[in-house]
Amino acid sequence: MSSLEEPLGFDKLPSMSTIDRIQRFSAGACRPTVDDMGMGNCWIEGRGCSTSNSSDEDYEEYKGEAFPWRRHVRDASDGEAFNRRAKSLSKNRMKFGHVCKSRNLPDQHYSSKCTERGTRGITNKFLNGIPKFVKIVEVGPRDGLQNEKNIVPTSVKVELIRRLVSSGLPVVEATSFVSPKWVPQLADAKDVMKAVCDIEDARLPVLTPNVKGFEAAVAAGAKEVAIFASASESFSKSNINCSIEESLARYRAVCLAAKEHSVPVRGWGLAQWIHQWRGWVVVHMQRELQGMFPRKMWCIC
Ligand SMILES: CC(C)(COP(=O)([O-])OP(=O)([O-])OC[C@H]1O[C@@H](n2cnc3c(N)ncnc32)[C@H](O)[C@@H]1OP(=O)([O-])[O-])[C@@H](O)C(=O)NCCC(=O)NCCSC(=O)C[C@@](C)(O)CC(=O)[O-]
Repeated sequence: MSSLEEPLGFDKLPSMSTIDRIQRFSAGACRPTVDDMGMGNCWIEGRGCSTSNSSDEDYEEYKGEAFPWRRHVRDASDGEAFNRRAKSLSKNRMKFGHVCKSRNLPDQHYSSKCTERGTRGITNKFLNGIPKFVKIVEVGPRDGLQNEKNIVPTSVKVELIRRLVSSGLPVVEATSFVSPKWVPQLADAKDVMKAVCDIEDARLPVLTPNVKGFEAAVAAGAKEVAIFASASESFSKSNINCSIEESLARYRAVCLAAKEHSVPVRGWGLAQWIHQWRGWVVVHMQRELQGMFPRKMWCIC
């Protein structure tokens, strides 16, 4: 999400017809087809999903849903689609082999280990580590706009969310139900949510730091929420005005309320990378968050 130092107006956004013309931004183009399930997107997924401890669980969660691109993912494990994927993978193996052979020139010595068997082994090892599913959450309308110097008009936020969804993004974090005194840029959360809650083909989670925020979000039509706990006492205090333990107690209450309303919860673990040295805090927080919703995803950042 690029920074919007100037107030955002419709004239500054590309028109829908421009977006339509650029096919690679269209929903169909962005969503993976079965053919794309070969090495193409493996390069992205192959980095592993260690920051999200439950990509497979999340995949299970999504399998039952009706978004077209998810159906592609699910179908890829079935009959013909599986064969196509296998073919695509073997094509890529061949490409690997070709690269290795071309390097194996008499006067070049760095490819002695690059036998076909070795290449297959490396390829298999690489492919085995690939998660079945990676969830991408677009957070621009919330994370991007909460930092804007100027307050973006509600109608522009709504249009931004609609266009992000129509570009093919399946999950767009729409806004935050936080204190308007703390984040005045998102004081219109209720209006934004009311205007976008009818959008189909996408999930629109919102941040809820406490039960008050959760209740306001659900009343405005939110069908999914996110909580955000910090591994750093100072960051927790400056972000949500409470200690780590207090934040976990609040989130337990949010999760209980969410369970009652059958509302899915996603958890953010904040400042964990920079606080890895305080390993016990991170482990404690991760356990606590996991205990709140063991089959839901939570992310580390
Ligand atoms: C958490 C609070 C609310 C505690 O704020 P507080 O002041 O400690 O709360 P309080 O319970 O003492 O209440 C104070 C006032 O806030 C109101 N209030 C209380 N709760 C709510 C609510 N949910 N919605 C609306 N109003 C609320 C409450 O009604 C009261 O109003 P008053 O009586 O004074 O008129 C506050 O600290 C807050 O809103 N913080 C903002 C947190 C935030 O949005 N941070 C940014 C998101 S995290 C992030 O960006 C990182 C992330 C996720 O993007 C990952 C990354 O990129 O790294």
